[in-house]
Amino acid sequence: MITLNEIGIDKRLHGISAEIDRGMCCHILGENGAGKSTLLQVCAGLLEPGRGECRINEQPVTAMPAPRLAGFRGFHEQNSTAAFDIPAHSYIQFYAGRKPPHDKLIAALDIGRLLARPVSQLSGGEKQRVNLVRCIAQVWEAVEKGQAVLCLDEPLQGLDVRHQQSLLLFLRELCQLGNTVIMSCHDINISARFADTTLLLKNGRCLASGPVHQTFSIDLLETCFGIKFVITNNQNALQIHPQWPSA
Ligand SMILES: Nc1ncnc2c1ncn2[C@@H]1O[C@H](COP(=O)(O)OP(=O)(O)OP(=O)(O)O)[C@@H](O)[C@H]1O
Repeated sequence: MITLNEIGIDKRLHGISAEIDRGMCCHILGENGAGKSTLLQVCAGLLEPGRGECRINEQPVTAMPAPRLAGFRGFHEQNSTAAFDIPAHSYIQFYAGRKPPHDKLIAALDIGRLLARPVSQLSGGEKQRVNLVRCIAQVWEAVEKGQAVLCLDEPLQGLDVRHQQSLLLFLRELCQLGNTVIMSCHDINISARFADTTLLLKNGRCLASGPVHQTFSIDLLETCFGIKFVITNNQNALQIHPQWPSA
């Protein structure tokens, strides 16, 4: 379980508290600058909060020795760029150790035909998929035991709809094994379908947290994003329609 207890960082986060159970997929939503990336860095143990504490399985994440953390916590950074111009397979192995990434991981992110190509020559979505493999491969042993925590900052960014689907279904599979996923997301309808639990952030504060049926109300979404929404419920699947101002 991940426990966030009154997390505060200067002007960026204010008193964020939440609990994310093992095996959950938690989506963090909010407008640009709301604090999603900052909170993910705190969860990953990469940023020490000025106030409060993040614990993973009761242990303060910033007190964990780096090698231990690196063995079970994966962090996917938004817009990460490769520091070296090497083939994708070498790039992944540089971070993930000697073993090549598992076939299942290669298939889920569909990077088989990218492995021999220099990372500098990959398209934006291809780079994103290689970086996701790099992140998950690093903690693969923990993933197979259902003990990994994956902190993913906008993992869907740049992915076409087919690759979005395969990633989301793969992450669901990983959660069913017991792994925990915390990810930021800008697509409310994807979160409505794939999030077990959500955190709505506004100006660094937690507006609401919990399962979608609690947090995706018109009032909360309108406060969170500052526009109007209509929500329909089709056979228990929420569909959220942002409303456009009339011309
Ligand atoms: N290193 C930093 N030092 C100080 N302020 C920062 C730093 N990084 C980000 N910020 C500020 O903190 C706030 C939260 O940024 P953050 O990147 O967490 O937002 P976000 O919700 O992930 O936004 P987006 O949807 O645009 O990715 C923003 O106002 C940002 O300008």
